[in-house]
Amino acid sequence: MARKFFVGGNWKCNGTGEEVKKIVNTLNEAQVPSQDLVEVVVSPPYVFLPLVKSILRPDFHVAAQNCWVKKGGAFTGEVSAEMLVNLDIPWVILGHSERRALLNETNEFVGDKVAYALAQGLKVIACVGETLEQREAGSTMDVVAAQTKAIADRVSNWSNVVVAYEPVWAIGTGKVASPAQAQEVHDELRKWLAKNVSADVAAATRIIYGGSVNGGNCKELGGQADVDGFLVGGASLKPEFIDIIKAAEVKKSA
Ligand SMILES: O=C[C@H](O)COP(=O)(O)O
Repeated sequence: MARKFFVGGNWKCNGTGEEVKKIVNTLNEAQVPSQDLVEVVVSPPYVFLPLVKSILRPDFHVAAQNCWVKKGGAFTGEVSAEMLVNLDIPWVILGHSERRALLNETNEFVGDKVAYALAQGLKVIACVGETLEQREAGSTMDVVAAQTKAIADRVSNWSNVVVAYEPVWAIGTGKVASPAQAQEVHDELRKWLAKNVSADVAAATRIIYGGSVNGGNCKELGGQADVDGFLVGGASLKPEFIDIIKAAEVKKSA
């Protein structure tokens, strides 16, 4: 079964109401490959989720950038998975490196969140990736495997999981992983899934790349055998996000 190309736009903590409407208008007017070829998901900050959902074209979907690890209650400042389900938000990004680093989210905490969100019926973009220090120490695969294992230990059904490989050194730095570097880790990750989860899960799970993806580098990255799409930060706020969505076309000729 072919894996459908997936392009996510993570808007992070950016935008005013007016800017958000402008981005959505640009997306709504764009000519992009059909839903059969590419799945597009944009992830605005929480406060704009209902607005974006109400005005976004129906063939694109929305994701939250995080959710709480269990049922809601006395957790000031948090948003629960149940609330996202209640608002009909289908996707959530979990384990982004900015949250791991700045908010001390551990592998186990991220694994718990992924399991809880899936159990509530959300689809999850689960992020993994090494720091520059870890890459230089030669421990990229150990780090990424440990992050993935914490998810695999808690999740049995992978059909609603997309794994985003996002090397921390490439995020927001303009230093993109080379297509060969991305392919190497994606290939290793898929082998890890085959060995530790199942061959079927390894074959079917989309592994997308994130880290300084832009309109200029997306085709070559997307052309790699195990790169099934992207999680885009900075460029998802710009019209070039459309070009990144169109990179799905490279899989047609592959
Ligand atoms: O979630 C997206 C990643 O953090 C990539 O961000 P970036 O495209 O700005 O490097």
